[in-house]
Amino acid sequence: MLTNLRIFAMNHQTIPSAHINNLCCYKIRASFKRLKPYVLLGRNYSSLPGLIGNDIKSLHSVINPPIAKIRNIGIMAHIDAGKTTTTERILYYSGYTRSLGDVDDGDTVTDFMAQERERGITIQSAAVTFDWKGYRVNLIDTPGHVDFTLEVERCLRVLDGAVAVFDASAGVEAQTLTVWRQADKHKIPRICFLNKMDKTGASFKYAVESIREKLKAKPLLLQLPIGEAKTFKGLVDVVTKEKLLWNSNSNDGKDFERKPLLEVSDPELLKETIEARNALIEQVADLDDEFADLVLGEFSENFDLLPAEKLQNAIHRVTLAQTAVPVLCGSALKNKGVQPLLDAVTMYLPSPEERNYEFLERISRLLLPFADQHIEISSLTAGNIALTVGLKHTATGDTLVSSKSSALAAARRAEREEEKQHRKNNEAERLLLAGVEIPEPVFFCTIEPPSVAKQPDLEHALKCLQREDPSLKVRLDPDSGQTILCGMGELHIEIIHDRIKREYGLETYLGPLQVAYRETILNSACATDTLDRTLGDQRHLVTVEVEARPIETSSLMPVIEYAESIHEDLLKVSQGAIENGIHSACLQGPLLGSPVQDVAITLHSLTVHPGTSTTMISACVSRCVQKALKKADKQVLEPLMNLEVTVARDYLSPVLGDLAQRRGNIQEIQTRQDNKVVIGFVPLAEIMGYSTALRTLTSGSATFALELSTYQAMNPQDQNTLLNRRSGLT
Ligand SMILES: Nc1nc2c(ncn2[C@@H]2O[C@H](COP(=O)(O)OP(=O)(O)OP(=O)(O)O)[C@@H](O)[C@H]2O)c(=O)[nH]1
Repeated sequence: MLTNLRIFAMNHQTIPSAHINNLCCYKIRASFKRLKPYVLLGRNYSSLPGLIGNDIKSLHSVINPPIAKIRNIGIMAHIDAGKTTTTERILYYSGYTRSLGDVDDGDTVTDFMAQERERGITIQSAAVTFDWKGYRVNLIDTPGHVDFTLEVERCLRVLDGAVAVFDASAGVEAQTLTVWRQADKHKIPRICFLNKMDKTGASFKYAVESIREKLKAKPLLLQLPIGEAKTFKGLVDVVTKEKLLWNSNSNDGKDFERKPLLEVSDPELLKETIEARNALIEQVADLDDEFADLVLGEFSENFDLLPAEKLQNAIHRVTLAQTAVPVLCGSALKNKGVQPLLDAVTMYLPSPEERNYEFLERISRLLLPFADQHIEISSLTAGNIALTVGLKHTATGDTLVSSKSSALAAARRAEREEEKQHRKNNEAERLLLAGVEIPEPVFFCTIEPPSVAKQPDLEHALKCLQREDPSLKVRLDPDSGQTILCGMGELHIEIIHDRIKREYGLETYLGPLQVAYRETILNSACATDTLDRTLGDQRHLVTVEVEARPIETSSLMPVIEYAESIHEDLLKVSQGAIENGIHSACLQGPLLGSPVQDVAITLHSLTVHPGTSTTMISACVSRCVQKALKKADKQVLEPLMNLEVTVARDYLSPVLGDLAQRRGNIQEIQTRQDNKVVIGFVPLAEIMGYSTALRTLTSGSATFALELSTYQAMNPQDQNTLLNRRSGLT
């Protein structure tokens, strides 16, 4: 099975795109053509799926495995739970790498970006393809850091299943909740893997409880650990009543034995396993009618006689219906429990045909991903994930379809179905993949190229990066003409800066990082304005009267209303221009030039001289709305973050003291093993550079997670300080 790709690569041959016929980019059916895969030089891969030696076992099975044998899965978790380490083990055991990569040594396959290797974190999702016991698995390793949440979401929406990895000593953590909610939104069946069972403080029971309580999920305990923390040495398979022990002399975990539990040798463990199995059977029977009939009929007297296969089939159905989640455990770092996890992926997560997708798309080149390396292929069947190149106008969040007419037909159907929502018909969801919800950036800073001549290069780099990562926003400051970079966090902006340098060869300069504030008004105010300008021999004359008032919506989009006196015919021709004017005025509030939220704008009167252009109407409306906003009492809103700090007991006091100085509001302090978990809110402006401060306060022993909660009104004193600082008074 092992082959050296370097040899294989010398024989490669690419297929001219003219030969490629009927290609598809996602969930497609197409004709098969013979070709040799194109492989960039392999680093430490021993073989690509289905290849033996320099030859190809069966091209058809390499590229087009039967759809029932495909699993498209993602790995998701809180930062540092061990996704990348688990993925490395998966690649090694499935035979596609020859050595075990290590996050701490910076030589993993899926964290291939330089920044990922240097920092030991996942930033970009990486796709890899491998085979496991006759199944083709397309796996995506997603980032755990909150700044890259969008990256997780854009992966989840094209996956059929996911493995949620937990640190068994921490259970459900802040970002686990976020990714779990995202998976709920995209209706992704899941398996939980309680990793780090070898770590001090690891607790199977605690982690399972946290899944039940915090994720409100029903855990199905398919395994029990044998030992915990330092004593962790193996697992019990509850379904088959077998114990799995890893050979302590084996340093790669390949060598383990699976033995039935026997009364003579393991009486206690067998008793515990039978109890767990009976509980599992009852739990599954409660969720699956077909299984309930079987259990209550044939096997009601003795669950022990129930064949493992029947139970496995029922667990598969329950997982697919997302009424419960299978829970497994292990230690990726100590090479224990990963092979059974792979078995569970093939056994319990769905194949693409068990989920509903149905689109075709013609494209020019198709590539099978293997982290940062690709094989060019001519076609692939429904249910696979592939890469394509050259779609210039396509960005994250788009659904590709076979033709304009089918896109229009799908959109029309989706619209009709949306209207019928009360009938709970989910046809529209089947047709179009749900769009990615792009979170609003909370930080921004200026970015400058090394010289004016390099401005177009910077614009090009930012355009490309934005298409990849829609959570990155770029805009021009209308006053200074500077380019502004808006991102999800300090790390996000830092990584973008670094990528521009490494990938586009541009050394750029960032201005100080600033918080993205918003503004609102506290009372109503009216304003009138007239614009009278003659351009050439055309006179443009508009008079407008508007009222701005506060409303409770938490929305950046102003509500627009029209007084009855505004003539319908006038609205017909100028409504677009009026609304443009209102929106552009609300983008720059009077206090800080930040977007204005929670306002309604009423147009009380509008008179337009014949021949006046719509641009002039927009300009006049915009100016008038800004006047009204300026007259009202104004309020700055600041981003408030949910903060979760996990800290050793001894360091709790300094952490709390520091948070008090940062205007933190502590909601709860939980106990998690030997640690304390501080949960609360803190204004974003106060938490810049927190990772360094926390490291110093706790000798590097604490971790924290941050997530935008809401925008809250600043108190008058803090607001004054901010406004004075901005206007250079302090
Ligand atoms: N004790 C122990 N440590 C582990 C285990 N798995 C991973 N680690 C360590 O935990 C740290 C994080 O591991 P990663 O695999 O990078 O975690 P990740 O979830 O991919 O991290 P991000 O992608 O950055 O969110 C590294 O120092 C690993 O060596 C495990 O099973 N036991």
